[in-house]
Amino acid sequence: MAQGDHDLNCLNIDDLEKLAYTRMDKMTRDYYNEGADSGSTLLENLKAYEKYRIRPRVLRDVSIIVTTTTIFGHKNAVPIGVAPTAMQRLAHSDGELATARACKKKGIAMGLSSFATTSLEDVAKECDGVVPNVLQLYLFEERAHSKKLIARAKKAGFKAVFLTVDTPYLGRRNAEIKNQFKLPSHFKIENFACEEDDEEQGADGGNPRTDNLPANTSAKRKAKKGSKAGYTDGESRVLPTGPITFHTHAANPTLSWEKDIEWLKQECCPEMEVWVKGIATAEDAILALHHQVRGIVVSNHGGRQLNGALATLDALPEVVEAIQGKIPVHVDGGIRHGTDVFKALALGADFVWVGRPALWGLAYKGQEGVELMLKLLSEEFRLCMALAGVTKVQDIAKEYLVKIDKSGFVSKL
Ligand SMILES: Cc1cc2nc3c(=O)[nH]c(=O)nc-3n(C[C@H](O)[C@H](O)[C@H](O)COP(=O)(O)O)c2cc1C
Ligand SMILES: CCCCC(=O)C(=O)O
Repeated sequence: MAQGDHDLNCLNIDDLEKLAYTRMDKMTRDYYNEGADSGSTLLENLKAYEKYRIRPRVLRDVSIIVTTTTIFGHKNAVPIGVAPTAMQRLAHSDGELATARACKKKGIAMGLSSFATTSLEDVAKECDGVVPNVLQLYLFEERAHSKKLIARAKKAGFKAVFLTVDTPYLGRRNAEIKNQFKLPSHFKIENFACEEDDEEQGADGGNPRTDNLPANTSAKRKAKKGSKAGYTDGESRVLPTGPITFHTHAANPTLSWEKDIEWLKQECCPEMEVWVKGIATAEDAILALHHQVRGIVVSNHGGRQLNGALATLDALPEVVEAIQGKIPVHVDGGIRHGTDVFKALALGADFVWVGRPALWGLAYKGQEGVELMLKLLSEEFRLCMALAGVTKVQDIAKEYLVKIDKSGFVSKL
């Protein structure tokens, strides 16, 4: 029920989360919403934002607020993008296409998961070069699949590859295991569907997440004669074969800066920038600079990988300090309010990405729901800038924040 420009049922992301809850089946809801283990990092990603307060400046003529920023040579309506999340057709039958349409309409960059239920070509066609597309890459141990995917992304006009680096193994997500999470057979991991002519398409999700632990990962992978990896780690590793599923192929414990980043840059450049997604320390930020990636995303995978890891907002300052403005620093995890975007930017991020809120928008109303999510966050961000006395995104800086500790003590940054 809309009143004026508002959907009165959904006035913020908390409303959206609740509305989405009832529209998803339990298996999907748990897969989307849960974090690894106890979920404490998932929670801390959210709570980290409460540790900061805004210092508003007044009498500054805020009649004109410019929220735009530039990303991959495109103007983005706000410094917010839709993070890559897998299997969006679980939320709505239009899945990633609905997300792409919403992003295009709202002028927002879109990240596409390697494990999307829509092909990268279809998503690129939908965005039509109006907004930049980013391919999130799980670089498989068997590089042939990844090589083909990269070539296709180049051809389709993707601007960047975000290599996910926080998944040497999959985090332990207990609800997913309990529910025996599986992608229903009428959906496909479309980016790899054409690669599987000789093999049964692996929908999933295919098996429960019991093969997910370092100790038995190799053992559970189907061995194929002659397909031994050309490197050893003390055990006889075999490449994952058979249907491409995220349980079998996404995690790659062999990835390393030296071996893989250089290879990836050669495959992608110059058409696509190579970024790393999943950096959480100054040390790795410095290595990212050393290996000349074009940007980094401070991320802990929405609390789905290493539980007990630092909240991304808490990791951000050390990364920003290490990078010294040499390459862009983006952040994701726990962003649910326009004020969160402002705080992340004030702590030095150039841009933020939101994951689950887009899935909730999809579950609520498909494309319209994602548009609503982007509208809510954008309006909140604009209002926050105005009330804080800032008229341009580039002017958001740490002088607009203070940190408040548990006893209420306020300290300047
Ligand atoms: C259901 C779901 C699926 C995800 N799939 C991927 C993925 O395929 N690749 C990836 O790099 N990150 C993936 N992520 C992580 C997001 O890109 C992002 O880092 C995270 O969602 C940000 O946290 P937020 O959900 O609190 O905004 C996924 C997250 C969720 C919730
Ligand atoms: C790593 C598996 C692919 C999907 C994903 O990244 C997630 O569920 O978090």
